Amino acid sequence: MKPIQVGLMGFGTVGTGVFNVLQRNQAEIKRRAGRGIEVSMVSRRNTALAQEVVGDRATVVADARAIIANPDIDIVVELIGGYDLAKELVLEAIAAGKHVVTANKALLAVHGTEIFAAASAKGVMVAFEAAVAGGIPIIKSLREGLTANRIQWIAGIINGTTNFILSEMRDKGLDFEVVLKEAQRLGYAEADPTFDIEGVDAAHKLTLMSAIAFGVPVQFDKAHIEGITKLSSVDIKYAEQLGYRIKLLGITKRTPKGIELRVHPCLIPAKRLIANVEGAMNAVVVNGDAVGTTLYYGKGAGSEPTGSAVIADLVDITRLHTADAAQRVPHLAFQPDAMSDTPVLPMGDVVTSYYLRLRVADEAGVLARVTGILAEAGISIDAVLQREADEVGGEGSTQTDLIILTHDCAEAKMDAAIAQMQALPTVLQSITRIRKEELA
Ligand SMILES: NC(=O)C1=CN([C@@H]2O[C@H](COP(=O)(O)OP(=O)(O)OC[C@H]3O[C@@H](n4cnc5c(N)ncnc54)[C@H](O)[C@@H]3O)[C@@H](O)[C@H]2O)C=CC1
Ligand SMILES: N[C@@H](CC=O)C(=O)O
Ligand code: NA
Repeated sequence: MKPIQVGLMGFGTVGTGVFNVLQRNQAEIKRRAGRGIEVSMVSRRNTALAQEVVGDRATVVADARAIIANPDIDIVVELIGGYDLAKELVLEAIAAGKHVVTANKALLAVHGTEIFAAASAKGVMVAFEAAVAGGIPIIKSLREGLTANRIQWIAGIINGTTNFILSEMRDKGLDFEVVLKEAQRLGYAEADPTFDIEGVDAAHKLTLMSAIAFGVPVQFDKAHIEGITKLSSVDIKYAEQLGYRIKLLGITKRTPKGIELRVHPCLIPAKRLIANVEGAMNAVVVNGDAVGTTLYYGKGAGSEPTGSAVIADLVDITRLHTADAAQRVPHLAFQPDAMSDTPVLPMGDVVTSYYLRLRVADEAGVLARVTGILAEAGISIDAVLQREADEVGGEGSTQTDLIILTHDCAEAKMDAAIAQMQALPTVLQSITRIRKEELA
């Protein structure tokens, strides 16, 4: 049988990974797919650079639409990124009856509802394993491997760039900006790296996992998002002393009132496996009612790891494209007419525990006033640590740090208590609040 024909729109980090792995492993992949998979067209604005990689093995074009217009192309792979052009191209490819593979989580987290509906109406597949946690087969696991379960919660390190930054800062004492540049050089960071460091990229991925886990529409606009730019090395150090690691986590959880959808730095007990995920590695913990807790670990970014996920989708489509569309795995795991309207919880209703750090005047009564406010708010304290003033501000310092770990309380209650503590004249700087998860 003639190999299935693939066109790559975008030929940068991921595109070249897809091309190279397909070339290297083509015989093995064919044995699995039952048919050869051939990249016959690639598009890149700088055609000369693409030509250097593909030689005479594929046609190089500058205009991605030439791929969609080619009747011989069966599967179009969108690896350009961004919202606007990518959306136009994906919708045009679907309208032309092509199956689509994309690594673009930003696109699907924001426009997924429209794109999946268009694909279903046309009877084509839109596959996106590479969009979440790169090479880790997490979409496949959630959508198929765990299909028996009522998923309870998911918590993941799903941005390699920020995990790399946090690891390098902690282990080598390197500066934030220096490590970010290195992450860019290694091809981990997004075209706009603020998406990485402000938690937006993680929220895109979390939105997709949440939809698949709970059978709800993609609702990126409802996600609570905080990145790592406000984290200080002093909090990383105190967390370690208390037996915790700080990680940027994406958390989505089923609660009786709604679904939590939140990305923020988090204290995790150092003994948990996920707390020891370092560098650009990703890890996702999924808790299902039947299976219990499962962990998925691997490279969430980079050329060939992400290429590996794109090729997995190409193989799936190669096997399934002749199947009756109704028999295929639904895009978001649940049948489109069986989606749930469970709301996303406002952050104020999320219940969790906290690490608080208050830079205070080193004088009598400060601790009592602070703990008094928490007690009045009904927030119970798990542990308090007070640093020696000398240790915090050098010899003769008149300032010190109070570190408080709390038990669970609603975020709105904590917001109000923080506002009251912040107003105390003895609280000298903006209070640091980092949420804490046991992930047991
Ligand atoms: N780099 C990584 O590790 C990962 C990237 N992704 C996603 O994969 C997608 C691609 O990312 P990268 O390969 O890293 O980006 P990249 O910037 O390395 O490559 C993008 C490519 O698209 C090309 N391009 C831009 N506009 C074009 C146009 N109008 N026509 C044709 N080509 C055009 C560029 O010339 C470039 O070759 C993005 O959506 C990204 O979020 C997903 C997982 C991991
Ligand atoms: N910028 C992303 C790339 C993969 O999705 C990351 O750092 O994880
Ligand atoms: Na993946």
